Amino acid sequence: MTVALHPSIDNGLKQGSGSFAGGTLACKCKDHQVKVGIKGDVAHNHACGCTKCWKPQGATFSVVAVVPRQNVTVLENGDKLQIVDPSAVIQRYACKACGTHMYGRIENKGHPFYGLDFIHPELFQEQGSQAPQFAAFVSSVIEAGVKPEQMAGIRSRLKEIGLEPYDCLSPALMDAIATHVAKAKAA
Ligand SMILES: N[C@@H](CCC(=O)N[C@@H](CS)C(=O)NCC(=O)O)C(=O)O
Ligand SMILES: [Zn+2]
Ligand SMILES: [Zn+2]
Repeated sequence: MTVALHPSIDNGLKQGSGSFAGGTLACKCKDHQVKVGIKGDVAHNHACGCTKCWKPQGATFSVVAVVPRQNVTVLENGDKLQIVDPSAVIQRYACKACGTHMYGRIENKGHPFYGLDFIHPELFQEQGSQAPQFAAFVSSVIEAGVKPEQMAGIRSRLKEIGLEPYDCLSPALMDAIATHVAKAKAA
């Protein structure tokens, strides 16, 4: 049996159209859904194995991407949103009724990713947004209950579908973070 990673990638990656103009994210409530409008395509889409990112029922990984924060607008039922953990770096706004995380925002202006919001592209009502590019925080799935002996199978399945597994972020993003830190130190 193949390892279940996440329903949107378990049958292979669906490539983005390359011209996704944006769309609407909807929570999983049957009525009075929280809806969030996103302008333009997402960037740095990836699978995340950390315990803080929202996953649909049964998934081992989250699928999460970023968009500029000015491209994110709560359209409907925003009164159902609450911050999951106000002390976290990423303040994740979740639907109080169904638990779906609608967007995550960084308020620390000194953070390397300040200005970018984190969203889950599977919640788009429209098709065509950027496909996942890599897998991050892969070892962290152990913290959520995966057995260490399952990790070889998980990493090889990620590679099989085209997602290089990393135990933090991708080298490109880690370099971007370090560059930001180096510049902040030099200033
Ligand atoms: N091993 C930890 C890693 C958590 C972590 O550092 N997550 C990353 C990727 S989403 C992060 O940037 N977290 C900031 C935050 O959650 O606010 C876990 O699984 O809980
Ligand atoms: Zn909901
Ligand atoms: Zn995460």
